[in-house]
Amino acid sequence: MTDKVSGFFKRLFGTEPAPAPTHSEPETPLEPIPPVPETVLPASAPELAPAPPESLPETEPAPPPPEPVPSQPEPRDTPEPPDAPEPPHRPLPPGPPETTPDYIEDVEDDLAASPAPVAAVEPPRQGWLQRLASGLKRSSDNLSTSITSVFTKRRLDAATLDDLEDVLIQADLGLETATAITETLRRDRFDKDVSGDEVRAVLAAEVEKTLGPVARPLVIDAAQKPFVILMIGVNGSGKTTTIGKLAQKFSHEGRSVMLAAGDTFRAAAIEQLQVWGQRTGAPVIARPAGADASGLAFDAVTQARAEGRDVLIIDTAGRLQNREELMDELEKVIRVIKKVDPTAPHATLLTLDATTGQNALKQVEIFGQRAGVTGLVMTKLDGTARGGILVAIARKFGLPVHFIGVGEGVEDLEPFAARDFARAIAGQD
Ligand SMILES: Nc1nc2c(ncn2[C@@H]2O[C@H](COP(=O)(O)OP(=O)(O)OP(=O)(O)O)[C@@H](O)[C@H]2O)c(=O)[nH]1
Repeated sequence: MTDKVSGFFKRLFGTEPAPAPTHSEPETPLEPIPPVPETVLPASAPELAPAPPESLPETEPAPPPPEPVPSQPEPRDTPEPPDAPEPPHRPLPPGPPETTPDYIEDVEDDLAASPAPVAAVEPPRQGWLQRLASGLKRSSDNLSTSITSVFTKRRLDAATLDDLEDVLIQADLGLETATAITETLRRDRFDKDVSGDEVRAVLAAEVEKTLGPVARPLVIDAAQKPFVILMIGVNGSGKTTTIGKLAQKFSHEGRSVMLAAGDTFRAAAIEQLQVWGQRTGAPVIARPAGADASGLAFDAVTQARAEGRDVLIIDTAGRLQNREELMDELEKVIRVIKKVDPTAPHATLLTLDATTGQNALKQVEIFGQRAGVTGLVMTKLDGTARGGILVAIARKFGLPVHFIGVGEGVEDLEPFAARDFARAIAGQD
């Protein structure tokens, strides 16, 4: 597999992978409010040229921000919208003429002259498997090296099994999975010769068994128009990027998608979503930074419904799960969405940054309690040796894992497949 994936490995790891999120970075002061359109950016009128394949939005230079930032601006204490939509918003500063016919024509000319946007490229299935293997290489190498170092003697004895259990726990797989693997080996191979490959096969089988039940696709109920997806998670966990990738997928499936820039705390997050909207042809509902997130969500659902959109994906500001007031604000967003459609949000997806390791367990617990998480997306499996945490999460919570991300590119997110993941993390070809 090494030869097969080396090109992708280089592509994925050509730059330093994101360090583990151990820091808290203060929210940088907001830049002056950019001219954010209050309503919809026409799909045909991108403000910016399409980004090159696999590049990040220029506006988000990817400082690995993995660890949540506790010191973001406090949520504004705006009253919950009544049964009518949010009161009129303050007038926007004059925006760029992105909706004027001249501008559209200019952009269309530019687009015609430029290479096809990244969205047009559909990677072959094999490409994804290679990326998955490359992405999980740090996790699998870590496990493989540790397993090899434990199996210095060929015969399986109690001490070796204990050491193996420690290795598996340190790889974030969780106590139960570690115990299940060592028990299988004790039962089948005790006092017999055992190779590293055999151990890896047992590891892959156990991981697949654990992940199989949670590998469930995100089903878009066509009866819901729009099918509302709320993206939540701690700062920098990959919400906005995942929204862009999902918008791409849904658009390719022929669905009409609308995005809502509900991370109103950060001007850069709004711009980032707008860039994704332009890339994927999805209109973006946005307001200037500092606007009330729940009011924006209300308007977005109302507008998506009026336009008969198939899918509405709402971004939210990143928030630490232990910040009460921010979790209160998230609950408010959900309450307000329900005023327009009591059945919404139809999916509440928690993005988990794999590099956070054990802290991800706490995030699932608290976000689950406060926001009713319906499914998980694990991002940044390429930037960590701690991919095993997904196994521990699956075993503890049993929540559906819909997608995993192994890179920043639009094609680096795929539906979660237990067998592929298990084989990749166990280092099996
Ligand atoms: N390597 C890697 N990077 C990723 C992946 N998913 C997202 N990122 C990067 O992680 C960084 C943060 O992603 P965002 O989408 O901005 O995260 P967010 O949750 O919206 O962040 P906040 O708005 O601060 O809450 C960006 O630089 C992304 O490109 C992934 O699967 N792999």
